[in-house]
Parts: sequence; C-alpha cells; structure tokens
Amino acid sequence: MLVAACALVDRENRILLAQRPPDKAMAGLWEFPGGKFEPGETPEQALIRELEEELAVRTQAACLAPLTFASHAYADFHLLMPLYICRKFDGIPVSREGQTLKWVRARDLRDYPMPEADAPLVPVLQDLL
Ligand SMILES: Nc1nc2c([nH]c(=O)n2[C@@H]2O[C@H](COP(=O)(O)OP(=O)(O)OP(=O)(O)O)[C@@H](O)[C@H]2O)c(=O)[nH]1
Repeated sequence: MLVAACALVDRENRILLAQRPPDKAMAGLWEFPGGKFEPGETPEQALIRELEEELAVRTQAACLAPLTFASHAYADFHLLMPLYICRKFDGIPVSREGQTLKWVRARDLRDYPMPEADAPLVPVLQDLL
C-alpha cells in the first residue's frame, strides 16, 4: 500500500497530528495527515488532495519537501509511506473527517501513540525541529 503523509509544521515549529476516529482500523492512534494515492496521482497530488479533504488546508507541490519514508510490514499489508514536510500552507486546519487534531512539539511526539510504521519517523523530525 502506498500512502503519502505530511508533517505540517506551524510558525512555532509544532507538528500537526490527527487522531484516527473510533470506527477505523488503528483507532485512537495519532498519525500524520495524508492518505492513499488514487490511480494516476503523483504523491504530491495525493497529499494536496488529502490535506484539502481532511483539513481544509491548501498547499502546492513546491511547498512539499521530501523528508524521509516509512517501509513497514503490517500483518495484512506492507506500507510504503513517503513523509513530506510542509511549512507553507493556507488555511487553519479543521477536522473534516472526525479526527481530533493537535499541534505537538517535536520533543513531545512520544507522548502520542502512533501506528507502528511511524516509529522511525519520530527521531527524524526531532533531529530536524
Ligand atoms: N495518513 C497516515 N496513514 C498512516 C500513517 N501511519 C500508518 O501506518 N498509516 C496507515 O496508512 C493507511 C492510510 O490509509 P488512509 O488514511 O487513506 O485510509 P484509512 O485506513 O484511514 O481508511 P479509508 O480507506 O476508509 O480511507 C492506513 O492503513 C493507516 O493506518 C500516518 O502517519 N499517516
């Protein structure tokens, strides 16, 4: 499974996390906004679409910088997930799909339980921010 994810970073260097709603797999875990690619989409197009759909945030490919990626074997699928970082976006994120949103400092990321695939991404963000 290919998923594009984004660390949205605000002016205070905080990262936006979204908590998965109770009715979904991995409910309650905190994740980076993003989602699966649709046929024919580039990762950047998928992310721009997902940020708009999930958070009413608008950005553009030039504002999405590749940061790192996750490659993780879940029991039922293998996830390959590029993680972008974005500091330049329009709009204040609002929850459009029932997720709880939280701006989190890099040093506090470990306080938010995340999907297994995300564990190696945390130190990369902590080093950067
Ligand atoms: N967006 C996002 N997805 C992640 C992260 N870590 C991680 O393992 N995933 C997994 O990647 C997949 C993302 O798919 P998705 O968001 O498009 O779809 P979903 O499972 O929420 O449900 P849906 O198919 O009903 O939209 C899920 O299996 C999710 O658990 C992350 O940090 N951000």
